[in-house]
Amino acid sequence: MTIDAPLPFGGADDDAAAPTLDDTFATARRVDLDAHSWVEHVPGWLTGADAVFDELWRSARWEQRRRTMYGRRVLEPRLTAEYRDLTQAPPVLALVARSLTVHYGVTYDRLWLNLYRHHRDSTGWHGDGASTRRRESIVPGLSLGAGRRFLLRPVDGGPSTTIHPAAGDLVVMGGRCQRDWRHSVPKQSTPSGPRISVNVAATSQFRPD
Ligand SMILES: O=C(O)CCC(=O)C(=O)O
Ligand SMILES: [Fe+2]
Repeated sequence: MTIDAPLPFGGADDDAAAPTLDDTFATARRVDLDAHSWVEHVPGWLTGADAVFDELWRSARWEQRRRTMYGRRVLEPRLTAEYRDLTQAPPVLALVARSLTVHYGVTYDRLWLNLYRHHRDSTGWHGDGASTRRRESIVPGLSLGAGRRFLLRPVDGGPSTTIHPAAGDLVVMGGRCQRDWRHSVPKQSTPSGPRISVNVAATSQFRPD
């Protein structure tokens, strides 16, 4: 799908510096959600995030997916692009996956992108049960573009934990987060520009243990 809108960050001819990743994860802050689950926020992990946003905005094959809700087919409130094979992805995404693989000890070999076109696009409460069937998993997501709220709450309800990932930040969910917790990126009332999330996945975590 071609997105018929001007590039939000200036376009390919920008003099923006080449993107770099912090392989040391020096800014990582881990929060234990409970005895078995954690979330880590790594602010400023990727520098040059706007150039990466522009590249993905232009080059990814964005799809409008549908899902069935209460017996009706509805459009998902975001666009998605998937790379099941990282050799087909823009090289910067392969670098992202490699750095995460080395740091977290999980072989990340595929990913999907979400494009939140504006503040009314969202992802509802869910666990990544389709991409992680293990009891414990490590699920990283990289934010590009506008800042949005990222929420986590226990599967049986209870107060939510809020993270504010900005462009270039990582949010990594670990332990039993995909089973015992739910996460979401809610719609917001204040207008915002577009955001892309790079959701990095591992075939090894797809298989149940
Ligand atoms: O946009 C995000 O940061 C999270 C997206 C997400 O949770 C998903 O696609 O499963
Ligand atoms: Fe998710």
